[in-house]
Amino acid sequence: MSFFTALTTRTFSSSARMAAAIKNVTVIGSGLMGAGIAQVAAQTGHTVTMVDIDKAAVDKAEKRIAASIQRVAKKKFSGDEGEATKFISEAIGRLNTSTDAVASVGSADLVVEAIVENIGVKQKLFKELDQAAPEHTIFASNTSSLPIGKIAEVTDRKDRFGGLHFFNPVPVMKLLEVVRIPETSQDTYEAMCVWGKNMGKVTVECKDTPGFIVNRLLVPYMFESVRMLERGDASARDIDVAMKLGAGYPMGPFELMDYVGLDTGKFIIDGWAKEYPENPLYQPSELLNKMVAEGKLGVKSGEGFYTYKK
Ligand SMILES: CC(=O)CC(=O)SCCNC(=O)CCNC(=O)[C@H](O)C(C)(C)COP(=O)(O)OP(=O)(O)OC[C@H]1O[C@@H](n2cnc3c(N)ncnc32)[C@H](O)[C@@H]1OP(=O)(O)O
Ligand SMILES: NC(=O)C1=CN([C@@H]2O[C@H](COP(=O)(O)OP(=O)(O)OC[C@H]3O[C@@H](n4cnc5c(N)ncnc54)[C@H](O)[C@@H]3O)[C@@H](O)[C@H]2O)C=CC1
Repeated sequence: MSFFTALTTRTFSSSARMAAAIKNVTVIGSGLMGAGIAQVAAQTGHTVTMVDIDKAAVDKAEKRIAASIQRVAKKKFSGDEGEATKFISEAIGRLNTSTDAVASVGSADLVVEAIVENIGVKQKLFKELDQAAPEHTIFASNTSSLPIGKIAEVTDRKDRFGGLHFFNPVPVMKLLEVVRIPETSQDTYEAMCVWGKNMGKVTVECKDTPGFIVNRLLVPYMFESVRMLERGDASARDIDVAMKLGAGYPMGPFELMDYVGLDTGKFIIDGWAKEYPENPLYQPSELLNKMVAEGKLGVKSGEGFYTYKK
């Protein structure tokens, strides 16, 4: 065995061992993202506890998962109804729910947080979880825009902390950004990568920089579209048609903002505007602020730039 083979074999077996140890996953937040992450984890053989402070959000997530998993099973086992039904019932059987985060991490190997994009709320949660979770548990945040290092600083397990940034809709989007902070240990980083692959995702390594890779490019693009609309240069529909047919995007920027959630878009840009006031790409939009204040959050509220059936 060459030195290189020995090294990669050793590295792989060490990370594989750690990832194999990731059997129990607790997902905190059962909104758009948390529900998707919990679903895919259950589909790929993990025992999952999906938690939300809001019982109504848990109930809504269960309905969304039931509908989504049907679509996944139909595609995966086309023509074999028996296998599709077995796949669905086994996955649903691995999925538990709770409204108590602290009580849900006692046997977790991995905690993935997908709650509201607010640093104070995320820090408060992780501080409590740090006391309750076993020593070996890896903590990860699905934040779109907040520094992982700042979330992790309230815990005593920065070596077992990283970012696991999924994309919406989680059951469909293949990418997983794996974010490491300087303190993230090599074992933790590798375990997160192997777990991501076990979830069926393609992983990319990201530094803890604003928006990591995708959102650093996507968020300024979305806000530049809103500025174009605010200036009256073109309508939302025409900008969407242009970007789909002229640039090959599956959704135009306004469809995408409605899909992501205008509140999430606002949380991201407000945070960056505060942190980097000199950057013209990170300026909030009056139009978006007004829409969020009116409760127009996109698909999830039934209205955003477009209207949707509830
Ligand atoms: C803000 C952040 O931090 C980061 C982010 O997430 S940014 C947002 C990233 N996401 C994107 O950019 C999404 C862009 N949009 C798309 O890729 C596509 O429009 C889409 C996948 C959402 C929908 O695709 P579409 O072709 O318009 O619709 P549709 O035909 O309904 O779906 C395509 C396939 O995905 C499946 N699908 C779509 N949504 C699904 C869901 N929620 N669950 C399971 N399967 C789903 C469908 O079953 C369908 O499968 P087949 O092709 O086998 O029939
Ligand atoms: N919407 C998107 O397209 C993407 C969002 N993200 C990130 O994922 C996270 C979640 O976003 P969404 O799912 O879109 O939000 P969402 O608004 O759909 O869901 C958030 C959920 O968190 C719950 N929650 C809030 N505080 C909580 C707490 N202390 N404990 C337990 N649950 C709590 C809420 O009740 C809500 O159900 C955010 O950090 C966001 O930036 C990441 C990738 C894509």
